[in-house]
Amino acid sequence: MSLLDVRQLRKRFGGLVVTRDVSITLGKGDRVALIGPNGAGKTTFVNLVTGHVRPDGGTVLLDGKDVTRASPTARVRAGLVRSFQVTRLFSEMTPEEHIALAMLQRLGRSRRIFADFRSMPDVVDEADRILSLFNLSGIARVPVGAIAYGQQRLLEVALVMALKPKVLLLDEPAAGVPSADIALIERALAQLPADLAVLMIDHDMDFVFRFARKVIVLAAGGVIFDGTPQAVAADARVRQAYLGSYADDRGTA
Ligand SMILES: Nc1ncnc2c1ncn2[C@@H]1O[C@H](COP(=O)(O)OP(=O)(O)OP(=O)(O)O)[C@@H](O)[C@H]1O
Repeated sequence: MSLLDVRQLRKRFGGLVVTRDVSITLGKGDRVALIGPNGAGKTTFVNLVTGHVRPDGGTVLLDGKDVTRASPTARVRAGLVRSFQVTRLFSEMTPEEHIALAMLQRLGRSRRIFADFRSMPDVVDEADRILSLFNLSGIARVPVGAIAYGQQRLLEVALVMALKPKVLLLDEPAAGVPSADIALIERALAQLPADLAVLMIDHDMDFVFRFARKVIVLAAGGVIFDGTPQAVAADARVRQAYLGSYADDRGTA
């Protein structure tokens, strides 16, 4: 059974159809990229799946359970977690505090005991483990406002991992990251748990093609391609909608 099974999702904003009967499935260990030109409806699709926007039609099944009407928080508790395109960190808090707070929320412990998290060995151990997985141990206690942007983006992914997702939706994890730091993000993504299902949106095609084993292309709200990274650059419809110059530049014409 699929971990995430999205069927015939539909959304319009006024007269504009932004999501056109989109169906996708994600299974354990999948690494899928969702790409498409600006305005294709990628972020809206993610918002529909996570419950931040209400669909006009269609269903979202998580681990076989219908969550189409569930709140975003209920979906997170059920294992459907996303990262955001724009950084949502608190500049005065440290990476360690961010991770601990996310864990306490997951564990349903009161936020009032947050100040004492260092006396909770389970929280400290897991925070250490997650921070070291993302190579952030050295700056665990430095306020976020004082760390590099690439490290902030890494922390965003680390943070969603503290929520123990089954399905992870990554919205442009490399956006705004200097090219020298992209490798850091890639290394962290390569270390995500093998059975986690991951759907990633990104604009950097080389980055996407190295990560994904399957690519879905959206254009004008509908799926126009669903297949391997090797096949996508050769697909005529995709080239027309989106990749043209990229594919030509790479000599795959
Ligand atoms: N809340 C909204 N109200 C009205 N129109 C919206 C709303 N959200 C998105 N849109 C429109 O829906 C279309 C799809 O937007 P969306 O952000 O989902 O595309 P995208 O593929 O993620 O684009 P980008 O790559 O630029 O982030 C756009 O034309 C956008 O202007």
